[in-house]
Amino acid sequence: MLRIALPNKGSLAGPASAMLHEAGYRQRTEQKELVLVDPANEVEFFYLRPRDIALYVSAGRLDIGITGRDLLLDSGADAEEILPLGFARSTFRFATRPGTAKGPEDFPGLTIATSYEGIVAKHLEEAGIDASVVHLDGAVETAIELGVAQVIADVVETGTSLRNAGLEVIGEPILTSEAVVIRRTGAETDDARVQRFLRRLQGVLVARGYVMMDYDCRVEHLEQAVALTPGLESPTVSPLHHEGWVAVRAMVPTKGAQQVMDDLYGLGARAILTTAIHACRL
Ligand SMILES: Nc1ncnc2c1ncn2[C@@H]1O[C@H](COP(=O)(O)OP(=O)(O)OP(=O)(O)O)[C@@H](O)[C@H]1O
Ligand SMILES: O=P(O)(O)OC[C@H]1O[C@H](OP(=O)(O)OP(=O)(O)O)[C@H](O)[C@@H]1O
Ligand SMILES: [Mg+2]
Repeated sequence: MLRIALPNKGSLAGPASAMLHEAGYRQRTEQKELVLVDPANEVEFFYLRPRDIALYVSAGRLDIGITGRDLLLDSGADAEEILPLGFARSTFRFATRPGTAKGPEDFPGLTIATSYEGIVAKHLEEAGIDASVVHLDGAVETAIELGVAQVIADVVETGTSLRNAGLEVIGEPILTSEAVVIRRTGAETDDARVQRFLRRLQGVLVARGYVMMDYDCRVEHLEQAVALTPGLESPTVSPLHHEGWVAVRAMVPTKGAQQVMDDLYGLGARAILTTAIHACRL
């Protein structure tokens, strides 16, 4: 059985479970379930704290796991990212009250509150900046108002939490994060069970990121139309009974698909349809 670590709580848990469900795996129906076996797919899922996942995987206790890139880096565990999953996207940034500091060069003598001490300490060391770091479990934005720190380093998605606390980001983003599949550094790359799992998730990513587009166009417009819809390899072109016309079928990125339809229409293409892709193996 392939043993897989999944986040049991927080921003990663729901989307990770939804993605696995979409990929055809059994998922828990009850938040309190900590282990779930999917015998049909020969997989065992362990629902763990997102912060602990890299540790279990690096120790070889579990084959692979889903966690955040920021949590993986913060842990310092001997594990590596093998597939980015496109959800729980965030940046990791410094923030302060306006006027406290322009950037990390102003940090010496200040205290930085964070839940990601590993990332912050490494970043400061690499930049040669001497500042104190205080660890907090969460709700880091409030640390400044309560006088525990003058700077915070935290996950920023929409920026709402910072705005609500009267803080603004300073300096460049320390890193950008998203959910990722990880394995022990240097683990065997040709494990067929892992490859199958990754192919399934890649299938979900493609199904989420692309639509299938069909349209009819005049033969003389085909090259221009195909330039708009090149597909992943090459579009399928079939003759129509109506002479001088062909039917074209190609995968198109979901983002921008409406614009492509407008452009095809402008070229004279007609009967332009998009349909959802539910699953895929490329
Ligand atoms: N608002 C957010 N938007 C996107 N990703 C986020 C957000 N908050 C946290 N994350 C991501 O979730 C992961 C952290 O998971 P974790 O469960 O520890 O924190 P959380 O989602 O903040 O939940 P908790 O309520 O337990 O603090 C990190 O990879 C982080 O980048
Ligand atoms: O930029 P935003 O869209 O506001 O999102 C970022 C916030 O979301 C997370 O907090 P969470 O709600 O998980 O609380 P926590 O600080 O206790 O982890 C993160 O720690 C930030 O505080
Ligand atoms: Mg949080």
